[in-house]
Amino acid sequence: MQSVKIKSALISVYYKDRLEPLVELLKQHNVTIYSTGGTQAFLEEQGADVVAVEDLTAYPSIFGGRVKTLHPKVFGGILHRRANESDLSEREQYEIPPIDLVVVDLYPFEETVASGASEADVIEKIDIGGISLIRAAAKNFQDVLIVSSREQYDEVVELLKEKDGATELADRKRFAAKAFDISSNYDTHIFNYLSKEQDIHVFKQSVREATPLRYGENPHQQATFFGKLEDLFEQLNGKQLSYNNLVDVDAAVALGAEFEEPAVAILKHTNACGCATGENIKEAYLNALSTDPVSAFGGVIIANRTIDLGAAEELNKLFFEVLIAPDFDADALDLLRTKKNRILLKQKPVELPAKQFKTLLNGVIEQDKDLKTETEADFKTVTKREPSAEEKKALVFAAKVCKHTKSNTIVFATDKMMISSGVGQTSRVDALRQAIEKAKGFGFDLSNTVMASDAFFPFPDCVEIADQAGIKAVVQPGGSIKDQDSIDYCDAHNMAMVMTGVRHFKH
Ligand SMILES: NC(=O)c1ncn([C@@H]2O[C@H](COP(=O)(O)O)[C@@H](O)[C@H]2O)c1NC=O
Repeated sequence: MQSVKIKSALISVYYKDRLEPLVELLKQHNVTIYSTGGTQAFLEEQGADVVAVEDLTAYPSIFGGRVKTLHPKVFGGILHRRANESDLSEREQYEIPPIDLVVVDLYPFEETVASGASEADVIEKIDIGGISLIRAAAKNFQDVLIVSSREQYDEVVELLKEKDGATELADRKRFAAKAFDISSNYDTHIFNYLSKEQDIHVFKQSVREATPLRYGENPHQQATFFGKLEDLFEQLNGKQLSYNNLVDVDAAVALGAEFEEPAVAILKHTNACGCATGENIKEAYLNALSTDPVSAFGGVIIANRTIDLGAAEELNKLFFEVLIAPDFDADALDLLRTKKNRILLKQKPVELPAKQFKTLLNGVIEQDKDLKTETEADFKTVTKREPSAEEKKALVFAAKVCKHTKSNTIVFATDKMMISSGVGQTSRVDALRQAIEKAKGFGFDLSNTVMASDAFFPFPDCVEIADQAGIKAVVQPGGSIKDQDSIDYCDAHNMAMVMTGVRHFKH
């Protein structure tokens, strides 16, 4: 049947809000409304005539509502095929009234989990009858319209108004597809909840919020962001975040989270090209910028304190893509907003997932995020010379930036700022040479600078080259069979070296 005039509807909703216009319309079209207890009470308050589902089934709601609509009179009314003679005669035989429209709002499972409720409370929020109603009505979209979430009410009201209380097959099929989106998303959340800490290895994600991006990594690639960015950021200014912006923002948020004291990091293509702490954000920014003011052009910047006017005046001199901060003073915001494309994100204090995954080949790989950050307590001095107190602070700083830089990497830093880095090189020696060249290029004296390496030195060449460049202290994981060669070189040249035992590859 193409066009179906709605004569009867079953409404069973957890949250009762937003229903009024739909119910008003059904009333105008003299639609018979069946409903479950709480929904019935609400609809009657709205002045609707409602038939209780209990009266239809001649059965009460039992087990505290665990069973209320699960009955052949309800499911027969939804599922019988209107164009099938046998179904129609059975329907008559068992006195099953047809149901043309089903409106459900499921028990809020996800919300209940997020609230930290007990397992018993969470289990009670697994909707059984509602999800069954959704699946049944969606399956029979030839004859029935399924409204499976509150977000769809307005659209349905418009459709019914347009068609004078009738529905069209194409619309019913579209709503059926949406219904299975809702039901599969619901089940994914239940699965993810119940399978935690269980030995069941399947990869399931259901993210329903999709933002089409202008393009992907390059203009000829299409891209979509799946997720709810507004949970993490309030965008205060600027154009839509691009694919590359999102990738850099992700890296910036991870690096920014490493620092307690006022800190600023400037990133390009996910690597820091500047990172510094300071008495305040202005000082931290100016130090971060001084590392490599050339690369900072068009970068993504993160600060871990409110942007005040002093910081904004400096930031305003730079062309940057994105600035992330926990807050912005009003006068700072006014100034930064003078460039309309500049993206300003107010970061909300939200905990991010502890797992990460990406597609590769014909599958997905998932891993724990690298959440290990070395402190001085993790340092094991392997050389005769112990690093000085100031060197130790610098080694901690260098190790933090190193952990967030693409492998192979070498990072030079003081206790307050990154001096330079070699990033994403195929050999550690190349990374080191790049770091030395960059530092020299921007006029830095490496004699007060320490070095961090994301992985062990397979040969003593790195400490030798670093020594010749003026480096006096080194942090690295250790673990090479030739560690002793590097240690011997350091001992012979008054260098201090600490090992952490933790490698920080980043691909
Ligand atoms: N058990 C059942 O047969 C059943 N049928 C519908 N529901 C749900 O009950 C809720 C509405 O209940 P009430 O109208 O009583 O407030 C809806 O969220 C609906 O999805 C049920 N509850 C859970 O499974």
